[in-house]
Amino acid sequence: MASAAAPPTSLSLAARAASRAAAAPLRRGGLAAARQPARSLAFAAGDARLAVHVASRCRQASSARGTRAMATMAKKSVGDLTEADLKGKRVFVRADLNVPLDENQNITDDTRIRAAIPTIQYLLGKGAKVILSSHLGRPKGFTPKFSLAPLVARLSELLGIQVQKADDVIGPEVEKLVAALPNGGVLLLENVRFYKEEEKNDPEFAQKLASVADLYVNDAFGTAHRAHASTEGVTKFLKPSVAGFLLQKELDYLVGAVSSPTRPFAAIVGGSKVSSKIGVIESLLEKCDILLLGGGMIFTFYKAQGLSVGASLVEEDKLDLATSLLAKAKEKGVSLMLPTDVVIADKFAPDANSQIVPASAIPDGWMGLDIGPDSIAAFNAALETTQTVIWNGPMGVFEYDKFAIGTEAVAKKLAELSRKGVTTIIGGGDSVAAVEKVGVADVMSHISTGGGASLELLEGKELPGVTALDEAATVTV
Ligand SMILES: Nc1ncnc2c1ncn2[C@@H]1O[C@H](COP(=O)(O)OP(=O)(O)O)[C@@H](O)[C@H]1O
Ligand SMILES: O=C(OP(=O)(O)O)[C@H](O)COP(=O)(O)O
Repeated sequence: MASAAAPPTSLSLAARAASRAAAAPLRRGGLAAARQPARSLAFAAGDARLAVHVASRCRQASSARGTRAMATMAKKSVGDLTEADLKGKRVFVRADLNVPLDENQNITDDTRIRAAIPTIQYLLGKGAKVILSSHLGRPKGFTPKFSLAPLVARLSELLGIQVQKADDVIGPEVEKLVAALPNGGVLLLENVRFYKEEEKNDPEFAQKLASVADLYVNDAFGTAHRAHASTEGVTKFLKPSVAGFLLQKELDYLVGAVSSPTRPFAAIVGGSKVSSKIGVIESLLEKCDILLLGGGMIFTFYKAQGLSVGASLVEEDKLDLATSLLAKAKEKGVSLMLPTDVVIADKFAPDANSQIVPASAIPDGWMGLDIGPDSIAAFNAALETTQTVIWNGPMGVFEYDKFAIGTEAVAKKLAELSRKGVTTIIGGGDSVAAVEKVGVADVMSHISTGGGASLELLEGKELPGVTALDEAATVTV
């Protein structure tokens, strides 16, 4: 296993010039989306893990109002709001109900709907009127294909009440429906992105959205990295503006557990390209003890070390960056491990011929599509020593069964560690799909509902949808 702290033997191998055509990277929305495994994350209306989290949040709110167990949770929470604050109040709830639909408008993965339920249920239980808002896809204007109508039945089923649906987002029809909404009722607004003003964060539009409500709850973690009218602009017009339970849980794990981890803390970063993970790797190098790298990005590291990578995916313009990341890991005393063996293929296809070779012996014309068995064993041994693990990005082209072994091995190892009490965090995107594929999603400590948002958080960026919310300690309702 290569380690920045203890350089690998492969480093001493003679450099061989290799400038081969890179394997075409698979993009999310490409093969991954086409094969989209049904996501069924650990959240459910009656999900024990989230229920416990919500209950503990409510206890914290009532017993230590304004003081957070986790320093990162400096935002006021929906759990801080009591029945006196909520009864009869109109609450604008921004959720991320951006779920995949098939060609017949059937929901193929209801994870995000289920994840939004605890906050809505809490508000309904306190006698509030919930005005529920979300986007779906990236529509250009009013487009029936992107209507939120297909979500009404599932929402109603999970909440155990008939959810009302508006055909608009703002305007007289919405005002009328809100006026008729009983305490404990839910009105689902139409896709907020039907108005271009949403993504422009237009203040007038935000004010119109806010005009039908008394207070605001943001539970849309997957959209919290967007400064849009319904995630950021609306907070200027509604007080209090507080975080929902899902948003809190995401922050607790992706910021709290990562910033103050129980050590040893390992980060596993994979995925297609180093360029899309630079920020994450740099940020995690500041915090972790062990960094395991896999996926397409490893070939850029190999090449930077003078190894021949055949036809593997390489970013020629990131060779210096790879070298500097290795140096930074060494400087920080982080044990950076690169796979020592890889599964190579003669073409980028599910039925390609394959073989296992040392990372230093990739023949011309062959491309690395997965990590090998020695690497899996070494990664497992390193992970065995940890108390906190965060994972972002697959170890190989896991969409093809033949090259899914490394990714599945990581998923299985993290499941085993979770059962032993290790905190395991899956940071969104394709790693979530991999965990789902292996069927171990429900044992992980946390699986993020936001791909882009979780990446930005792990990079250390602020999310506008979170920043805009009221501070916990300073605001009184
Ligand atoms: N060795 C490899 N060569 C080419 N593509 C790879 C390789 N390993 C993984 N990938 C691809 O990387 C993609 C995921 O990359 P990325 O989008 O960066 O991860 P994530 O979605 O987890 O953030 C997957 O589609 C996977 O097939
Ligand atoms: O699906 C989403 O993001 P993700 O694909 O990064 O997890 C969110 O709903 C945000 O959608 P957007 O990227 O169109 O703003």
